[in-house]
Amino acid sequence: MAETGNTGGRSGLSFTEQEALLFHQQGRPGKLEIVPTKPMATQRDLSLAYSPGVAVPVLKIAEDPSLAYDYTTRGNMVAVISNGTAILGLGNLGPLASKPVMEGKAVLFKRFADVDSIDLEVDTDDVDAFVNCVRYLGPSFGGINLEDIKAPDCFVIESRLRELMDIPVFHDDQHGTAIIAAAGILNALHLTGRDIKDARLVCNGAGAAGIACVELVKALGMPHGNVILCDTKGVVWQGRTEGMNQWKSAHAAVTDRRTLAEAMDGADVFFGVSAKGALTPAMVASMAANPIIFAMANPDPEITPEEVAAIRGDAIMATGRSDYANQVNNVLGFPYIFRGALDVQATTINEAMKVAAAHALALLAREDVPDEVAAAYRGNRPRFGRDYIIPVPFDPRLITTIPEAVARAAIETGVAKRPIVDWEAYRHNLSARRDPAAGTLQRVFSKVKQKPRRIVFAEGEEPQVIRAAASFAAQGLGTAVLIGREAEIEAAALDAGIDLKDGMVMESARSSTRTRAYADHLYSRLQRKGYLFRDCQRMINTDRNHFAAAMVALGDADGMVSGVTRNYSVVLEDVRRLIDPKTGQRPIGVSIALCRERTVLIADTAVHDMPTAEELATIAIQTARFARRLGHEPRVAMLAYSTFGHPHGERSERVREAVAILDSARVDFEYDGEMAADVALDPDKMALYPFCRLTGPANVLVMPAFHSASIATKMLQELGGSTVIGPLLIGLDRPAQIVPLGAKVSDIVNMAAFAAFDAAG
Ligand SMILES: NC(=O)C1=CN([C@@H]2O[C@H](COP(=O)(O)OP(=O)(O)OC[C@H]3O[C@@H](n4cnc5c(N)ncnc54)[C@H](OP(=O)(O)O)[C@@H]3O)[C@@H](O)[C@H]2O)C=CC1
Ligand SMILES: CC(=O)C(=O)O
Ligand SMILES: [Mg+2]
Repeated sequence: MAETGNTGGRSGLSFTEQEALLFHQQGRPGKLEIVPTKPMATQRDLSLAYSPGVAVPVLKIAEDPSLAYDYTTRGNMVAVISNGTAILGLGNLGPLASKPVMEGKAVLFKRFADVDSIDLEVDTDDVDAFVNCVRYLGPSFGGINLEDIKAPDCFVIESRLRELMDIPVFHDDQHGTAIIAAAGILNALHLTGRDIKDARLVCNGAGAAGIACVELVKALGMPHGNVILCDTKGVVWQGRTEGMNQWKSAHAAVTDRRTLAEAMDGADVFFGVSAKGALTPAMVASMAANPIIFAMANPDPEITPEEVAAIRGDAIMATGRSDYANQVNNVLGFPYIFRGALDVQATTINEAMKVAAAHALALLAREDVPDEVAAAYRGNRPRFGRDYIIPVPFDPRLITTIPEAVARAAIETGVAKRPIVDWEAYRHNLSARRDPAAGTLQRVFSKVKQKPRRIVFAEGEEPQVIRAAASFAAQGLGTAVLIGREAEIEAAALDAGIDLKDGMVMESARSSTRTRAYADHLYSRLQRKGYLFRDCQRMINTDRNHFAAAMVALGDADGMVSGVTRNYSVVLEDVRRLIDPKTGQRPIGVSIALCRERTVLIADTAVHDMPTAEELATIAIQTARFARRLGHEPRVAMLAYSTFGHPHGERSERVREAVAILDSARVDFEYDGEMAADVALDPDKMALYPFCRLTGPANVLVMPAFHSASIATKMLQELGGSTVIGPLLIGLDRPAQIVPLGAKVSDIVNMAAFAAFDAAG
C-alpha cells in the first residue's frame, strides 16, 4: 500500500504511507493531549485544585452524586473503548493497533461537538472480562462509546453494559453506522421516487454494522421480506446452520437465493459493511434501475465509485470515505448523538433518539448549504441530489441540528435526567461550542431579531451577496435590499439555486423613484467640493455604493453592507460622501477577536493610519462604548512597544499623551497605558506594575497605529487560532459595514447584522 487513498474519479485526496505515519508521529506523537481548564499557576491555585480545596467537592459529591456533573468533567466526558477485534474493515489486529482509530474518534468528538473524550484499549477478547473492565468505569464518564468490537461479541457486550450502567452505552459501529446509512437511504429513496415499503435491499456484512443497519431500515418501514442479509458464507437464509448466530437468524430470509450474486439480481439497494472488493461490477449490472449502492467498508469500499460509474450511469453511489461524494460514515453521528444525550443527562440512547438523528440528518441534506460546505467540496457548492444525499462532516449546521433532535427525543421518551427548558438558549450554547464567534454574535443577532431592519446589500448581483441576503432574511434579521439589475440578480440567484424569498427586495437606480432625490442630496453635499450636479447624478446612477449610502442617508434603509468587490478604503470613501460621522465621533474600525478563553476588541483596525494622541483617546472612548453595547465591561489598554516608560522612546509619546487626555476627560471606564500587549493580557505580568489601574486583563486593545493593528489582528487569526470579526466600522451617523474583498457568505451576514445592530442604537 505505497499509495493510499483512491486517486481516480472524484477522488481529490491522495497520500503516501509515509505521510500518514508522519502525520501521527510529528510533534507530540499521537493525536490528543489533556489540557487543564483551571489555572494551575500559583500556590493558591494548587490549594484549590488539589489538597486541601479538592476535599470540598469530594464531600459534596459523596452526599449527592448528581453534583459530579457540576464539579467534575463527568458530564462532558465520553470513553471510546475497544479491544481491537474488528478495526475498521482490517480485522482483529488487537487493542494496541486499534489505538490510532480510537484516538481519532476521541479527537472527532472534540472537534465536532466539544465532547471531551479519551480512548481506552482493553487487552482481552473475552466477553466477560471486557464487560467487567468497562462496567466499573461508570463514575468516570458521561457516556461509553464502544468501537470496533467484532460481532457477535459486540451485541452481548453492549446489551450487558446497557443493563449494568446508568449512562449511555452506544456501539458506534452498530448504531452510528445504521443512523447515517438510514439518513442516506431515506434521501436516496426520495430522489429515486421509491417508497421504503417497496424497495429491495441486500446488505453484505452481517456483523456489528450490518445487523444494526438492517434493524434500523426495518424500523423505518422496510418490510422484513424485502431484505436479504449476506456474509462470508453467502445469503443468510432461514434454515442455514453454518456460521450462524441468533442475530443473523433474526434476519434470515425465506429465499432460495444462496449467493451474493443471486441476491443482488434486481435489488434496489446495496449496503456494504463487509470488506474491500466484495461487490463485483457484474452484480451491480444486475441491479434494478437507479440502483442505490452504499459501499461503506473502510478504508476501502466493497466497490469503487469509478467501477460503478463505468457500468451504471443511473446509480446513486456512496462510500465511507471522505475523498468521494456522499460519505456515509458514522463520524456524522456519534459526536452529535452523544452531545444531545450528554446535554440532557440521558440514561441511555434509545431507538427514538436514533430515529430522530437519522431524520434530522436526512432533512439537513435537503437544505441550501453554507460556505464551509462549499469549501469542503472544493468550491463546488453541493445541492441536494445524487451526488449530495447526506451532509458532509464539516457542515457547521450539524452541531445545532442533530443534538437538538436527539435531546428532544430523549426528553419525549422519558430518559432525560436534566431536560432542557430554554431551547433557544440551548441552540445558542450548541453553536458556541462549535464556533466561539457564535456566542458573541448571538447577542447581536438576538437583539436585531427583536426589531428587524431594512439593510441594503450594495453588491446585489454577486452570488455570495445574494446568498447572504437570503440567509439574513431567512434568519428573521430583517429585509434585505439587493442593489442591482433585476434580471441580473434573478439570473444569478437561479444559477446559484437560491430562492428570492420573502424578505428580499431588489432596487436599482433605473427602477427607483428616489434616484433624483439621492442625486440632489449628494449634490448638496459635494457642490462646494468641485462636483457638478451631473457628476453626482452619475455617481448615484452608476455606482451602487453611492446609491446604497444615499438610501441609508435619506432613511430609505437602516444600514448597508458592501466591500465584496472593492477595496475597503474605496468603499469607505464612497460611503463618507453621503454619511457623516456621529457628532463628536470619528469613523474607526474595531475587530473582535474571539479567542478560546476570552473576547478582545482591537482598534483602530481600519481607518487611522497613525492616530494622534487626541485620536487615540477618541478611539479608546468609542471602542469602550462599543464593548459595553456588546456586553463586555471595558478594560482598555493603550498599547505600545513599551510599558510605563520603558524602554524609553519617542514613538510611545503619543500613547502616553492619549492616556493623559483620557485622565482629563474623566471617562467612565478603566484604561491605562502605555503598555505592551503581554502586560495588557497576562495578569502575572500586569502584577509587576502594582500601580496599573486595570483590575484585570484588558479586553479592549487600542493600537498605536494601523500597521500594528492590522499585523497583530491578522497574526492572531492565522497563528493564534482566533476567530476575528471585522473590522466593524463604528462612529458613523448611519450604519454602514464594509466586508473584506471576496468575503464569505457568513462574513457578509455577520456584517449586515452588525449594521442592523448599529441601527438599533
Ligand atoms: N462507513 C462507516 O461508517 C462504517 C463502516 N464500517 C465498515 O463495515 C465493515 C464491517 O464492520 P463491522 O460490522 O464492525 O465488523 P464485524 O467484524 O462485526 O462484521 C463483519 C461482517 O462482514 C462479513 N464479511 C467480511 N468479509 C466479507 C466478505 N468478503 N463478503 C461478505 N461478508 C463479509 C463478516 O461475515 P461473517 O459473519 O461470515 O464473518 C461479518 O458478518 C468494515 O469494513 C468497517 O470498516 C463499520 C462501521 C462504520
Ligand atoms: C468508521 C468506522 O467506525 C469503521 O469503519 O469501523
Ligand atoms: Mg468503527
